[in-house]
Amino acid sequence: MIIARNIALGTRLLPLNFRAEKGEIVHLLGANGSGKSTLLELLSGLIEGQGDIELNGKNMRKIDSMSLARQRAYLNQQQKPAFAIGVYQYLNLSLSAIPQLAPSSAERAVIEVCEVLGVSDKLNRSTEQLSGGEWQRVRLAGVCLQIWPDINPDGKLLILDEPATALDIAQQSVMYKIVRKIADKGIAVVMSNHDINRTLSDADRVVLLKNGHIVTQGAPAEVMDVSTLEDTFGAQLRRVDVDGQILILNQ
Ligand SMILES: Nc1ncnc2c1ncn2[C@@H]1O[C@H](COP(=O)(O)OP(=O)(O)OP(=O)(O)O)[C@@H](O)[C@H]1O
Repeated sequence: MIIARNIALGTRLLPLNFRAEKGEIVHLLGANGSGKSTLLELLSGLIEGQGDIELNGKNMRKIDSMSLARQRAYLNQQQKPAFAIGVYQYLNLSLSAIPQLAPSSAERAVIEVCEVLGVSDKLNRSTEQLSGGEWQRVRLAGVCLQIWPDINPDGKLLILDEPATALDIAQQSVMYKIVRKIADKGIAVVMSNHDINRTLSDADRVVLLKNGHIVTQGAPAEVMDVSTLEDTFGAQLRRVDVDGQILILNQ
């Protein structure tokens, strides 16, 4: 689905290889400044570094911006709304790259995604009248809709930079649910995360980053041992078993 070979960006990200498959959820985990956002931005095609990225078999440099917008959606770190616009109109902007989209199909998808994310009652609000967590959920709805397979057959990849930001504990669960739902529809999801335990329970694969390079990667249960995590984060951690569920806690 997406294959990156020898991608790098100055000292922010040292040369590395990365891939994510159809329907796979990949979490990027690492300390502040380890290169997660840089890797995600490179994968989005919005910045260019060294190396090559193939999206669905095609060199990303050769994909025009409209086609890129149909194939991948990218949620960057929390931003305040740049301008006031109705939530419904904002979500419709997310659909603007999809050709020949029947209004009834668009409306069905907007309703479905907004219901899952619990923002259906915000559709008539202005983006300026939302709390931080509500705005984050509207932004999430926007990127999901952009590549929602029911209305966009070209959708391939969802890139999320710290999507849990500003979400309360219940809304974080909702976010992880929609990520799994969209992956089950065949979309590759690559997301940065700071919740080690959610990565243990929710990621198909984890990539641990430190100082711009990959420490290790693989199935979370296999590669996220305490000593590797302690080295990655420079923190003292311990592993506990709560009713059969493994949790990593800070000392
Ligand atoms: N625009 C920029 N110009 C130059 N250096 C940058 C820029 N943005 C980030 N950096 C540096 O690149 C490195 C990687 O930053 P990046 O934002 O990718 O880390 P991160 O893992 O996403 O961190 P966080 O968890 O804090 O979001 C850091 O050393 C950071 O200081």
